[in-house]
Amino acid sequence: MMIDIGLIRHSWLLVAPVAEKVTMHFYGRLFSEYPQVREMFPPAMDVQRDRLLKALTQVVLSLENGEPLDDYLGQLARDHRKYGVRPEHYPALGHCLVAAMRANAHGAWLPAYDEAWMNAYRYVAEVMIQAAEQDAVHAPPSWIGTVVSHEMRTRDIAVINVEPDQPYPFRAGQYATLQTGQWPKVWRPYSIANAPRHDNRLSFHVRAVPGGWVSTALVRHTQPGDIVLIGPPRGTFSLNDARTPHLVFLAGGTGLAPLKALVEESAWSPERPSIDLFHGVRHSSEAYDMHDLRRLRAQHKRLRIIQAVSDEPEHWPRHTAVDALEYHRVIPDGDVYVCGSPEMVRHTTARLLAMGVRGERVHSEFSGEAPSFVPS
Ligand SMILES: NC(=O)C1=CN([C@@H]2O[C@H](COP(=O)(O)OP(=O)(O)OC[C@H]3O[C@@H](n4cnc5c(N)ncnc54)[C@H](O)[C@@H]3O)[C@@H](O)[C@H]2O)C=CC1
Repeated sequence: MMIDIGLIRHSWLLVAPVAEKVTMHFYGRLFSEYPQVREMFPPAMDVQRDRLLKALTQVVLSLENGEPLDDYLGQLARDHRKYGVRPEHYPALGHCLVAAMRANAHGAWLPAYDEAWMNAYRYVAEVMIQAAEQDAVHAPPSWIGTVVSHEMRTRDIAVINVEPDQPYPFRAGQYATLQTGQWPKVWRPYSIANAPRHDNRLSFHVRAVPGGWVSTALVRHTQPGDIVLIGPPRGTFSLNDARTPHLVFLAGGTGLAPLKALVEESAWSPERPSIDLFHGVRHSSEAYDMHDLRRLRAQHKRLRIIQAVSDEPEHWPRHTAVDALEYHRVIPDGDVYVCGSPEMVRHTTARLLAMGVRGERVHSEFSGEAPSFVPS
């Protein structure tokens, strides 16, 4: 397969500034020319549009940077099985995508770009179709999950345990998309808050946000016995294979979820590294998982858990997770894993780098492909 990366890059620069328009145009064209695919998508398309944009950006960046594109496409393909995407849909998508870019390039689109994109797209489609077919041999498009427990830990945060109907193989640190009965076809990503377990159960930490469809349904209108659909595991946030003997985890709010899974995995690993987990919350009442974390601590003597409270005037010292790291004079001399809001991750990473931690030692879920975890 010949992909002219130079032409892809040039043409992408033309449309990247108007990428949102491109996606609007893409879906408009897709639904008018191929109305039969409309029913695969949710009624409100805003999150979906954002997702296409991220996927597309990731593909272009991977082509440019020579990153492992096939792994990413494989995950994307497995995830798209839950929407009912079939091989015959791919040509329609490719045709509409190129047409949408051409229409938004203000007359600067060259015929050669069409060919470069169709070549690249054919490759993408081939890899995705093959990955979906292979996956279909041993995995369902989505899993039926029964809610086995639902605990309100604060006014807005629930910890929900779900049992999938079939084995659900995943790696600690990955996320799953969930769909509730209240909002058909609306999928939202949630990090799995545990390492793989013998009982196959998955734990999710969900904060209900005002106006958030799925988060509100999960937190306020879900109870044991309810069914949720679970998409396949995704994401590459996992422990570095070359483990260091000391690991630091810095969590902000419900960003604790994937870090807890990684802490569990490393605490049970034969190397038994020493672990410092800092959980930053705005108010002490939001330290929603302290009880479970203490239980984990009781089993692993080399695990230290420190809670940091940032926004409570009467709390002393008032600080974020990374402030607490400095305050307790913990030297981040191994791998450091950070998870929270994008601002928290940016700020924390900058502070770690300023402390002299090498960039390759700081791990977070930020890459072009990471979905938005902002609750919705
Ligand atoms: N896999 C992932 O990437 C996941 C990401 N998240 C994200 O984590 C966030 C959790 O939100 P909430 O529970 O509402 O927590 P939150 O926004 O209330 O913040 C919790 C902690 O982060 C600190 N913080 C907030 N902004 C900061 C900044 N700019 N610099 C430094 N520290 C900052 C706060 O001081 C507090 O200690 C959400 O944005 C969610 O999308 C949650 C789960 C998984």
